[in-house]
Amino acid sequence: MSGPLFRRLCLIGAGLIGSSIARLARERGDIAGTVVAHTRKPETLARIRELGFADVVEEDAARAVEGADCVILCVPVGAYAGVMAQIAPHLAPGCILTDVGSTKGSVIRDLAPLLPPGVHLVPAHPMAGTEHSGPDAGFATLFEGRYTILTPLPGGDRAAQDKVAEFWRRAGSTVESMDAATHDKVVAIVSHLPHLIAFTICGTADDLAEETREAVLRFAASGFRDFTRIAASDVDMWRDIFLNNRDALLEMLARFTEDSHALARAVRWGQSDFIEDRIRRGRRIRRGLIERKQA
Ligand SMILES: NC(=O)C1=CN([C@@H]2O[C@H](COP(=O)(O)OP(=O)(O)OC[C@H]3O[C@@H](n4cnc5c(N)ncnc54)[C@H](O)[C@@H]3O)[C@@H](O)[C@H]2O)C=CC1
Ligand SMILES: O=C(O)C(=O)Cc1ccc(O)cc1
Repeated sequence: MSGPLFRRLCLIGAGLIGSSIARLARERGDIAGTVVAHTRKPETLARIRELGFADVVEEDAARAVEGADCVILCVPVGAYAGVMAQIAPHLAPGCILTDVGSTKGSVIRDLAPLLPPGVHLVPAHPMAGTEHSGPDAGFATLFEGRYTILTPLPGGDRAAQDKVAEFWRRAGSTVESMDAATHDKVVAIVSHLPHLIAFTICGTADDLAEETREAVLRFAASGFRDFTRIAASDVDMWRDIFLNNRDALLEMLARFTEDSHALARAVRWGQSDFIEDRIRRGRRIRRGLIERKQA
Protein backbone atom coordinates (compact mmCIF):
# COMPACT_ATOMS: atom_id res chain seq x y z
CA MET A 1 0.00 0.00 0.00
CA SER A 2 1.27 3.49 -0.80
CA GLY A 3 1.88 5.93 2.08
CA PRO A 4 -0.49 8.58 3.43
CA LEU A 5 -1.78 11.39 1.20
CA PHE A 6 0.35 13.98 3.02
CA ARG A 7 3.69 13.47 4.73
CA ARG A 8 3.33 16.44 7.08
CA LEU A 9 -0.09 18.10 7.40
CA CYS A 10 -0.20 21.46 9.16
CA LEU A 11 -3.43 22.89 10.58
CA ILE A 12 -3.48 26.61 11.32
CA GLY A 13 -6.34 26.88 13.81
CA ALA A 14 -7.62 23.81 15.65
CA GLY A 15 -11.18 24.64 16.64
CA LEU A 16 -14.29 22.77 15.48
CA ILE A 17 -13.06 22.24 11.92
CA GLY A 18 -9.29 21.99 12.46
CA SER A 19 -9.64 19.55 15.34
CA SER A 20 -12.14 17.46 13.35
CA ILE A 21 -9.57 17.15 10.56
CA ALA A 22 -6.84 16.23 13.08
CA ARG A 23 -9.07 13.62 14.70
CA LEU A 24 -9.94 12.20 11.29
CA ALA A 25 -6.26 12.00 10.31
CA ARG A 26 -5.52 10.25 13.60
CA GLU A 27 -8.33 7.75 13.04
CA ARG A 28 -7.44 6.99 9.41
CA GLY A 29 -3.84 6.10 8.72
CA ASP A 30 -4.01 7.13 5.06
CA ILE A 31 -4.25 10.92 5.37
CA ALA A 32 -1.13 12.23 7.11
CA GLY A 33 2.17 10.90 8.42
CA THR A 34 2.47 13.74 10.95
CA VAL A 35 -0.17 16.27 12.03
CA VAL A 36 1.08 19.66 13.21
CA ALA A 37 -1.39 22.04 14.87
CA HIS A 38 -0.93 25.75 15.50
CA THR A 39 -3.27 28.15 17.20
CA ARG A 40 -2.83 31.62 18.60
CA LYS A 41 -3.87 31.54 22.23
CA PRO A 42 -1.70 29.78 24.86
CA GLU A 43 -4.77 28.31 26.59
CA THR A 44 -5.97 26.73 23.33
CA LEU A 45 -2.48 25.35 22.67
CA ALA A 46 -2.54 23.79 26.15
CA ARG A 47 -5.98 22.29 25.52
CA ILE A 48 -4.85 20.81 22.18
CA ARG A 49 -1.92 19.17 23.96
CA GLU A 50 -4.30 17.73 26.55
CA LEU A 51 -6.70 16.41 23.91
CA GLY A 52 -3.77 14.80 22.07
CA PHE A 53 -5.16 14.82 18.52
CA ALA A 54 -1.98 16.37 16.99
CA ASP A 55 1.52 14.88 16.83
CA VAL A 56 3.15 18.32 17.10
CA VAL A 57 1.62 21.41 18.74
CA GLU A 58 3.47 24.53 17.63
CA GLU A 59 3.02 28.01 19.08
CA ASP A 60 4.76 29.80 16.22
CA ALA A 61 2.84 29.88 12.91
CA ALA A 62 5.98 30.21 10.76
CA ARG A 63 7.64 27.20 12.42
CA ALA A 64 4.41 25.20 12.19
CA VAL A 65 4.31 25.33 8.36
CA GLU A 66 8.00 24.59 7.85
CA GLY A 67 8.46 21.32 5.96
CA ALA A 68 4.70 20.76 5.55
CA ASP A 69 3.50 19.40 2.18
CA CYS A 70 -0.04 20.54 2.99
CA VAL A 71 -1.20 23.49 5.10
CA ILE A 72 -4.91 23.94 5.87
CA LEU A 73 -6.09 27.30 7.21
CA CYS A 74 -8.86 26.64 9.76
CA VAL A 75 -9.20 30.13 11.28
CA PRO A 76 -11.96 32.75 10.87
CA VAL A 77 -11.74 34.26 7.37
CA GLY A 78 -10.93 37.73 8.75
CA ALA A 79 -7.64 36.34 10.12
CA TYR A 80 -6.38 35.02 6.76
CA ALA A 81 -4.39 38.09 5.62
CA GLY A 82 -2.51 38.31 8.93
CA VAL A 83 -1.81 34.57 9.06
CA MET A 84 -0.66 34.54 5.43
CA ALA A 85 1.78 37.41 6.08
CA GLN A 86 3.32 35.30 8.88
CA ILE A 87 3.53 31.96 7.04
CA ALA A 88 4.09 32.84 3.35
CA PRO A 89 7.92 33.14 3.53
CA HIS A 90 8.08 29.74 5.28
CA LEU A 91 5.95 27.66 2.91
CA ALA A 92 8.04 25.03 1.14
CA PRO A 93 8.03 24.95 -2.70
CA GLY A 94 5.54 22.31 -3.86
CA CYS A 95 3.42 22.74 -0.72
CA ILE A 96 -0.38 22.76 -1.07
CA LEU A 97 -2.08 25.66 0.72
CA THR A 98 -5.77 25.04 1.24
CA ASP A 99 -8.46 26.15 3.69
CA VAL A 100 -11.96 25.51 5.02
CA GLY A 101 -13.28 29.09 5.11
CA SER A 102 -16.96 29.85 4.58
CA THR A 103 -16.31 32.60 2.02
CA LYS A 104 -14.16 32.09 -1.05
CA GLY A 105 -13.80 35.39 -2.98
CA SER A 106 -12.24 37.05 0.08
CA VAL A 107 -9.96 34.08 0.70
CA ILE A 108 -8.53 34.25 -2.80
CA ARG A 109 -8.25 38.05 -2.47
CA ASP A 110 -6.28 37.69 0.80
CA LEU A 111 -4.08 34.69 -0.04
CA ALA A 112 -3.26 34.77 -3.76
CA PRO A 113 -1.16 37.98 -3.80
CA LEU A 114 1.20 36.62 -1.13
CA LEU A 115 1.55 33.13 -2.59
CA PRO A 116 5.24 32.21 -3.03
CA PRO A 117 6.28 30.66 -6.37
CA GLY A 118 5.74 26.90 -6.45
CA VAL A 119 3.12 26.89 -3.67
CA HIS A 120 -0.30 25.68 -4.88
CA LEU A 121 -3.45 27.38 -3.58
CA VAL A 122 -6.61 25.22 -3.58
CA PRO A 123 -9.47 26.98 -1.71
CA ALA A 124 -12.04 24.63 -0.19
CA HIS A 125 -15.18 24.79 1.95
CA PRO A 126 -16.64 21.75 3.73
CA MET A 127 -20.40 22.32 3.96
CA ALA A 128 -20.45 20.72 7.37
CA GLY A 129 -20.41 22.14 10.84
CA THR A 130 -22.31 22.76 14.03
CA GLU A 131 -23.12 25.73 16.24
CA HIS A 132 -20.29 24.68 18.59
CA SER A 133 -16.69 25.88 18.39
CA GLY A 134 -13.25 25.26 19.85
CA PRO A 135 -10.99 22.17 19.99
CA ASP A 136 -13.36 20.19 22.23
CA ALA A 137 -16.21 20.49 19.71
CA GLY A 138 -14.58 18.55 16.83
CA PHE A 139 -15.26 14.96 15.80
CA ALA A 140 -13.81 12.75 13.06
CA THR A 141 -17.13 12.00 11.32
CA LEU A 142 -18.14 15.68 10.88
CA PHE A 143 -17.61 15.65 7.11
CA GLU A 144 -19.26 12.30 6.35
CA GLY A 145 -22.10 12.47 3.86
CA ARG A 146 -21.62 16.22 3.35
CA TYR A 147 -20.51 18.27 0.35
CA THR A 148 -17.14 19.97 0.13
CA ILE A 149 -16.87 22.73 -2.46
CA LEU A 150 -13.54 23.50 -4.13
CA THR A 151 -13.04 26.86 -5.87
CA PRO A 152 -9.81 26.24 -7.81
CA LEU A 153 -8.09 29.20 -9.43
CA PRO A 154 -8.06 29.28 -13.23
CA GLY A 155 -4.76 27.78 -14.37
CA GLY A 156 -4.12 26.28 -10.92
CA ASP A 157 -2.14 23.06 -10.45
CA ARG A 158 -4.32 20.03 -11.34
CA ALA A 159 -2.34 17.54 -9.25
CA ALA A 160 -2.76 19.75 -6.14
CA GLN A 161 -6.53 20.06 -6.81
CA ASP A 162 -6.83 16.29 -7.21
CA LYS A 163 -5.01 15.74 -3.91
CA VAL A 164 -7.25 18.14 -2.00
CA ALA A 165 -10.33 16.50 -3.58
CA GLU A 166 -9.01 13.07 -2.56
CA PHE A 167 -8.45 14.32 1.00
CA TRP A 168 -12.11 15.41 1.27
CA ARG A 169 -13.33 12.14 -0.27
CA ARG A 170 -11.36 10.25 2.39
CA ALA A 171 -13.10 12.47 4.96
CA GLY A 172 -16.39 11.08 3.62
CA SER A 173 -17.43 14.16 1.59
CA THR A 174 -18.77 14.48 -1.92
CA VAL A 175 -16.56 16.99 -3.74
CA GLU A 176 -17.89 19.62 -6.18
CA SER A 177 -16.02 22.46 -7.89
CA MET A 178 -17.28 25.91 -8.86
CA ASP A 179 -15.94 29.43 -9.19
CA ALA A 180 -15.62 31.57 -6.07
CA ALA A 181 -18.33 34.09 -7.08
CA THR A 182 -20.91 31.31 -7.60
CA HIS A 183 -19.88 29.70 -4.29
CA ASP A 184 -20.33 32.99 -2.43
CA LYS A 185 -23.84 33.52 -3.86
CA VAL A 186 -24.94 29.98 -3.06
CA VAL A 187 -23.71 30.05 0.54
CA ALA A 188 -25.14 33.55 1.03
CA ILE A 189 -28.66 32.12 0.60
CA VAL A 190 -28.25 28.62 2.09
CA SER A 191 -26.04 29.50 5.07
CA HIS A 192 -25.18 33.15 5.66
CA LEU A 193 -28.70 34.64 5.38
CA PRO A 194 -30.25 31.96 7.66
CA HIS A 195 -27.61 32.76 10.29
CA LEU A 196 -28.25 36.51 9.95
CA ILE A 197 -31.99 35.93 10.38
CA ALA A 198 -31.49 33.58 13.36
CA PHE A 199 -29.23 36.07 15.19
CA THR A 200 -31.73 38.85 14.46
CA ILE A 201 -34.93 37.06 15.51
CA CYS A 202 -33.39 36.22 18.90
CA GLY A 203 -32.81 39.95 19.43
CA THR A 204 -36.30 40.80 18.19
CA ALA A 205 -37.80 38.41 20.75
CA ASP A 206 -35.49 39.76 23.46
CA ASP A 207 -36.59 43.36 22.73
CA LEU A 208 -40.19 42.56 23.66
CA ALA A 209 -41.69 43.98 26.84
CA GLU A 210 -40.61 42.14 30.01
CA GLU A 211 -43.82 40.15 30.46
CA THR A 212 -44.00 38.98 26.85
CA ARG A 213 -40.28 38.17 26.73
CA GLU A 214 -40.59 35.98 29.83
CA ALA A 215 -43.43 34.05 28.18
CA VAL A 216 -41.49 33.75 24.90
CA LEU A 217 -38.51 32.19 26.65
CA ARG A 218 -40.67 29.87 28.76
CA PHE A 219 -42.90 28.70 25.95
CA ALA A 220 -40.36 28.83 23.10
CA ALA A 221 -41.96 26.11 21.02
CA SER A 222 -39.86 23.68 19.04
CA GLY A 223 -40.26 25.87 15.94
CA PHE A 224 -38.42 28.77 17.57
CA ARG A 225 -35.85 26.41 19.06
CA ASP A 226 -35.18 24.59 15.75
CA PHE A 227 -35.07 27.83 13.85
CA THR A 228 -32.61 29.53 16.21
CA ARG A 229 -30.15 26.66 16.92
CA ILE A 230 -27.59 28.28 14.65
CA ALA A 231 -27.80 31.57 16.60
CA ALA A 232 -25.55 29.93 19.22
CA SER A 233 -22.64 30.05 16.73
CA ASP A 234 -19.26 31.74 17.22
CA VAL A 235 -19.07 35.55 17.20
CA ASP A 236 -15.67 36.07 15.49
CA MET A 237 -16.42 33.51 12.81
CA TRP A 238 -19.79 35.02 11.85
CA ARG A 239 -18.65 38.65 12.03
CA ASP A 240 -15.90 37.71 9.57
CA ILE A 241 -18.27 35.82 7.27
CA PHE A 242 -20.76 38.69 7.10
CA LEU A 243 -18.02 41.25 6.42
CA ASN A 244 -16.27 39.06 3.83
CA ASN A 245 -19.34 38.05 1.84
CA ARG A 246 -20.94 41.46 2.06
CA ASP A 247 -22.21 41.93 -1.50
CA ALA A 248 -23.79 38.49 -1.92
CA LEU A 249 -25.28 38.55 1.59
CA LEU A 250 -26.80 42.02 1.10
CA GLU A 251 -28.23 40.95 -2.26
CA MET A 252 -29.90 37.88 -0.73
CA LEU A 253 -31.15 39.91 2.23
CA ALA A 254 -32.71 42.48 -0.14
CA ARG A 255 -34.50 39.70 -2.06
CA PHE A 256 -35.70 38.10 1.17
CA THR A 257 -36.93 41.45 2.52
CA GLU A 258 -38.87 42.06 -0.71
CA ASP A 259 -40.47 38.62 -0.53
CA SER A 260 -41.36 38.96 3.15
CA HIS A 261 -42.92 42.37 2.49
CA ALA A 262 -45.09 40.80 -0.20
CA LEU A 263 -46.30 38.20 2.31
CA ALA A 264 -46.84 40.89 4.97
CA ARG A 265 -49.01 42.84 2.53
CA ALA A 266 -51.11 39.74 1.83
CA VAL A 267 -51.53 39.21 5.58
CA ARG A 268 -52.57 42.86 6.05
CA TRP A 269 -55.18 42.66 3.26
CA GLY A 270 -56.41 39.17 4.10
CA GLN A 271 -55.32 37.66 0.76
CA SER A 272 -55.71 33.98 1.67
CA ASP A 273 -54.82 32.67 -1.78
CA PHE A 274 -51.47 34.44 -1.79
CA ILE A 275 -50.71 33.28 1.76
CA GLU A 276 -51.65 29.66 1.00
CA ASP A 277 -49.56 29.77 -2.14
CA ARG A 278 -46.47 30.89 -0.19
CA ILE A 279 -46.99 28.24 2.48
CA ARG A 280 -47.51 25.50 -0.15
CA ARG A 281 -44.38 26.57 -2.00
CA GLY A 282 -42.30 26.56 1.20
CA ARG A 283 -43.64 23.10 2.16
CA ARG A 284 -42.89 21.71 -1.30
CA ILE A 285 -39.33 23.02 -1.27
CA ARG A 286 -38.61 21.86 2.30
CA ARG A 287 -40.07 18.38 1.66
CA GLY A 288 -37.99 18.15 -1.51
CA LEU A 289 -34.85 18.84 0.55
CA ILE A 290 -35.62 15.95 2.89
CA GLU A 291 -36.35 13.58 -0.01
CA ARG A 292 -33.08 14.57 -1.71
CA LYS A 293 -31.20 13.81 1.52
CA GLN A 294 -32.84 10.37 1.81
CA ALA A 295 -32.30 9.51 -1.88
N1 LIG B 1 -18.17 26.19 12.40
C1 LIG B 1 -18.65 25.70 11.29
O1 LIG B 1 -19.73 25.12 11.32
C2 LIG B 1 -17.89 25.84 10.01
C3 LIG B 1 -16.82 26.71 9.90
N2 LIG B 1 -16.16 26.85 8.70
C4 LIG B 1 -15.02 27.77 8.59
O2 LIG B 1 -13.94 27.14 9.25
C5 LIG B 1 -13.07 28.11 9.83
C6 LIG B 1 -12.85 27.72 11.29
O3 LIG B 1 -14.08 27.67 11.95
P1 LIG B 1 -14.28 26.84 13.29
O4 LIG B 1 -13.34 25.71 13.36
O5 LIG B 1 -15.72 26.60 13.42
O6 LIG B 1 -13.87 27.96 14.36
P2 LIG B 1 -13.39 27.79 15.87
O7 LIG B 1 -13.71 29.07 16.54
O8 LIG B 1 -13.91 26.53 16.46
O9 LIG B 1 -11.82 27.65 15.69
C7 LIG B 1 -11.01 28.66 15.16
C8 LIG B 1 -9.61 28.48 15.68
O10 LIG B 1 -8.75 29.44 15.08
C9 LIG B 1 -7.96 30.04 16.09
N3 LIG B 1 -7.55 31.36 15.61
C10 LIG B 1 -8.29 32.46 15.43
N4 LIG B 1 -7.54 33.45 14.91
C11 LIG B 1 -6.30 32.96 14.75
C12 LIG B 1 -5.07 33.47 14.27
N5 LIG B 1 -4.98 34.72 13.83
N6 LIG B 1 -3.98 32.66 14.25
C13 LIG B 1 -4.06 31.38 14.68
N7 LIG B 1 -5.20 30.83 15.15
C14 LIG B 1 -6.29 31.61 15.19
C15 LIG B 1 -8.84 30.06 17.31
O11 LIG B 1 -8.12 30.21 18.49
C16 LIG B 1 -9.50 28.67 17.18
O12 LIG B 1 -8.65 27.67 17.68
C17 LIG B 1 -13.74 29.47 9.63
O13 LIG B 1 -13.12 30.14 8.56
C18 LIG B 1 -15.18 29.12 9.28
O14 LIG B 1 -15.76 30.09 8.44
C19 LIG B 1 -16.47 26.08 7.60
C20 LIG B 1 -17.50 25.17 7.69
C21 LIG B 1 -18.31 25.02 8.87
O1 LIG C 1 -24.64 24.43 12.24
C1 LIG C 1 -25.06 24.44 11.08
O2 LIG C 1 -26.11 23.90 10.75
C2 LIG C 1 -24.28 25.12 10.02
O3 LIG C 1 -24.83 25.71 9.13
C3 LIG C 1 -22.81 24.96 10.10
C4 LIG C 1 -22.03 25.66 9.05
C5 LIG C 1 -21.54 26.92 9.31
C6 LIG C 1 -20.76 27.56 8.39
C7 LIG C 1 -20.46 26.94 7.20
O4 LIG C 1 -19.68 27.57 6.32
C8 LIG C 1 -20.93 25.68 6.91
C9 LIG C 1 -21.72 25.03 7.85
